[in-house]
Amino acid sequence: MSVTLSDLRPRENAGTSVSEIADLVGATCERAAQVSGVSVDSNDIAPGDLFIAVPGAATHGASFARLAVERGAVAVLTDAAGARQVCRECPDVPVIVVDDPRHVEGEVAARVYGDPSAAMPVLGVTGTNGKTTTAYLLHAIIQGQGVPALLQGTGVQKVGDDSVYTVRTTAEAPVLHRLMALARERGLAGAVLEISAHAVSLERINAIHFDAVGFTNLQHDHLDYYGDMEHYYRAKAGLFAPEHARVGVVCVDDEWGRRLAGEAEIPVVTVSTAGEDADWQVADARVDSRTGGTCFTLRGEGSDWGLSCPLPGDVNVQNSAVAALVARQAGIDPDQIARALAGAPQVPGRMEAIGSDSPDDPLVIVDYAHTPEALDAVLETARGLSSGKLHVVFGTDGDRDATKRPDVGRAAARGADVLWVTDENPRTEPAHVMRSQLLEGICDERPSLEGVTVVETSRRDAIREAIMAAAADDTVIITGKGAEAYQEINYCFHPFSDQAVARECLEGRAHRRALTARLDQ
Ligand SMILES: CC(=O)N[C@H]1[C@@H](OP(=O)(O)OP(=O)(O)OC[C@H]2O[C@@H](n3ccc(=O)[nH]c3=O)[C@H](O)[C@@H]2O)O[C@H](CO)[C@@H](O)[C@@H]1O[C@H](C)C(=O)N[C@@H](C)C(=O)N[C@H](CCC(=O)O)C(=O)O
Ligand SMILES: Nc1ncnc2c1ncn2[C@@H]1O[C@H](COP(=O)(O)OP(=O)(O)OP(=O)(O)O)[C@@H](O)[C@H]1O
Repeated sequence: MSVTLSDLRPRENAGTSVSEIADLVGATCERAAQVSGVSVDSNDIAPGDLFIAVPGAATHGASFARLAVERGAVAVLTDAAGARQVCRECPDVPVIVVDDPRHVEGEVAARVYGDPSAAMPVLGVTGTNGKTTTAYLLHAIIQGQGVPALLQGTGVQKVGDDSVYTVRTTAEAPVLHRLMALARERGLAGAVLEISAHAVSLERINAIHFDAVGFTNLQHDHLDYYGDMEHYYRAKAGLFAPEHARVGVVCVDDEWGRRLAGEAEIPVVTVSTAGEDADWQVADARVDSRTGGTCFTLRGEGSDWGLSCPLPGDVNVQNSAVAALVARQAGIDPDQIARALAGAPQVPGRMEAIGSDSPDDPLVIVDYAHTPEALDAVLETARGLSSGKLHVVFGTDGDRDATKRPDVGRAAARGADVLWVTDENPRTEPAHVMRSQLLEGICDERPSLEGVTVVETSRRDAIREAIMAAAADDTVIITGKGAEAYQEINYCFHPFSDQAVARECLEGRAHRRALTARLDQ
């Protein structure tokens, strides 16, 4: 039976009373009720929950209070405007009124679920790129003694054997506290959370006690939301504060990491993979000929720590180094860390090779690079993987930072020989406009547009054309969607998987070979 996010809640939760919650947030409430869960989404309410009605960018959550009550919500927490609507539509329901409901979400959820993050090791990671990969590595490490752990990140909420697909990188605070309560009930080893800048700005991580948090890098993204790099930086830096975390690890390879190391409000250790002044230096990084992954030494505290990780490329040296040090800062045994990193699993949709047994097929890789810097790095790694041409199939997301698009085009034109320009998640934007913004950057690097094909029909067609056209010694890298299970067009989520389409296309090549062989007989 498939599990949904709403199913992932503790079975037994004594919860707390409405009056206790009102006290906690400095409000009063005349009516009585016992609350056993919390949600900000009417679609996610279970009987006994408190519904927190938040004034959002699109709508006020209070518009959904009646639906929430029909699903079993026993009380509502909202602001004054929301309360007027709730009292009109649900006159019998206890209502707690505060100035800023989003601000108290975390604190209330922590109280209702019995402060689960205090009861287990909790590790977090932030940065523009590398969060998901580093979170998977930390998850492997924290599970190193054989006990499963909670992993929450882009595309996944994994609680032991249960796992559900999610769209957001970091869920709302009530979901995070609830998942940790479930993890505690199931006796899991701890939790690893991926933390987006939005999660800090929108207070999704409030009242979570992180034992250690890591920072990978800050690169061009999300400027639609933050306006400039300074505000984006400050959002990320907000995680390195005593109300969130005990200690931190900061990679100082870029200027933002170096600044964070000086400005963090918690004790941090620094690491560099690029020879910057740091507490820990990555030395002797090289390809592990046994696995195709990487080996390196972390040099610090007067000793050398030999590590390896099956994931290829320089970016994964950065991710592995941050993961190893976050775990070490949290008190995990260095030998356990080294063992777990060496056996870390493939991260879905991140430099994931799509297997083919035939020497006549190109190497096909699915990756999630969707920023200029990530594309630069990933194409450089892919370049070394085969002797032929490097093809890249890529697009850019709609309704997200448009300023990065020409740079994405430039990075693709710089790093690859053959470019197949297509769509990612157009959302509500016209796809042809986004393709022309990519082309603007491509033209800067390659005015002749040699080797550039714009595929207007569909992403599936672009992947098929690239894989069918590639020679056996070529590499085809499909970037931008990674392990996403859908393509979002005009508010509709169409099932779509780059990995599945790539497999189908490799089968298509096998059929073509079989047919040609038969015709040649
Ligand atoms: C800017 C932002 O993050 N907005 C998020 C925020 O929206 P909002 O507060 O404006 O909410 P709204 O849509 O106006 O709705 C108001 C309230 O009504 C509730 N509601 C709404 C509909 C309904 O049927 N029932 C219901 O109860 C909503 O849960 C919400 O509490 O709260 C919503 C509910 O949780 C989120 O879906 C929404 O994410 C939007 C869709 C989004 O695109 N977020 C992106 C930018 C984001 O968060 N990205 C980061 C970074 C990703 C990365 O690193 O690449 C992430 O962590 O995913
Ligand atoms: N440390 C890194 N530095 C730069 N690029 C990276 C790094 N790690 C991974 N990448 C590239 O970025 C892509 C996304 O990686 P990952 O999913 O780990 O990052 P993320 O921070 O979770 O991204 P998002 O916030 O968009 O979910 C990868 O597919 C790879 O191409």
